[in-house]
Amino acid sequence: MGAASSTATVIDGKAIAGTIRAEIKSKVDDLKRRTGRVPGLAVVIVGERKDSQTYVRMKRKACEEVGIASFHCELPGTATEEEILKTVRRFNADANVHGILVQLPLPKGVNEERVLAEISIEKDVDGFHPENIGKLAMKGHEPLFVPCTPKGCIELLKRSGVELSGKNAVVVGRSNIVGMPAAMLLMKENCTVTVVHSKTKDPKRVCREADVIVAACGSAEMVKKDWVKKGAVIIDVGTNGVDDKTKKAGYRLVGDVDYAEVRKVASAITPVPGGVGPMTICMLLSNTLDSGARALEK
Ligand SMILES: Nc1nc(=O)c2c([nH]1)NC[C@@H]1CN(c3ccc(C(=O)N[C@@H](CCC(=O)O)C(=O)O)cc3)C=[N+]21
Repeated sequence: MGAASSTATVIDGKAIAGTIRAEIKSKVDDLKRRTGRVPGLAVVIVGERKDSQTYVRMKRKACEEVGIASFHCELPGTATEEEILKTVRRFNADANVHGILVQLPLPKGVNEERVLAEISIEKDVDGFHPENIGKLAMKGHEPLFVPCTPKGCIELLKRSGVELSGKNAVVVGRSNIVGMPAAMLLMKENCTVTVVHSKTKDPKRVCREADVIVAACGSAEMVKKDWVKKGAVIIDVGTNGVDDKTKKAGYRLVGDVDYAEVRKVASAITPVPGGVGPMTICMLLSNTLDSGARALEK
């Protein structure tokens, strides 16, 4: 048995998401009492990807739990870009819909950027519209919506009492959906931010300088114990399925961090599952509530 003091605090994303969900539910109830209406989220899913269907089911269930109305449009994998755009325009014009989420990835051949740019910026609860992304990157500007996964990472850090101002933060990964916006948000929290990516010369050396690491590279258990400074805080965004015959599903989820080893040196760490994942859905509800309140309280 190792000394108890050398094991990281586990940041319980599932529990924190539960607390935030209860806060959202009471705000939805309140909005309903005052306006007679509730926020609405439209989810567009194209094709039959199993993982996408699972995520969409979880999002619908979460909406139901907090009293947000959910609308659903399921298009076949053969749908054309024009059909997807039409669906987006229909939801843009629907006064009962305050948030629109187009589940990614879209089938090959569909121009994802064009579809995302079609979403009304007032309903862009994913925060993927180029205008919202642009504002996220500009000092002195605030986007209408911040992307859910990076927003969930910051919320986890804040609710765990992690001081961010002046800290060295390293983001591993530079995707549009997570890495890049996470870096922007950490900068807004006055962190000194470094982004590590596939062409970084010595990722281990860079990560070892970090007070906070956000791992979002999409590579199972890439961040090892010797990449982590003693006492660092670790946010693991990865959800990688790895074969495991002992599991009923035939696989288990692991993060982008070697959890079992890294927890021995970190001061705090998020698990996978039960860390960032539940927060992503929670932030989607939060963005939808904000959007609904903005529209209904006019
Ligand atoms: N337009 C769009 N917006 C998204 O936000 C979006 C997307 N497309 N495409 C796919 C990714 C992935 N994503 C996750 C959401 C919840 C969990 C989550 O709750 N995971 C659970 C485990 C779930 C399980 O057991 O499979 C957990 O980590 O505890 C994970 C991943 C949202 N995404």
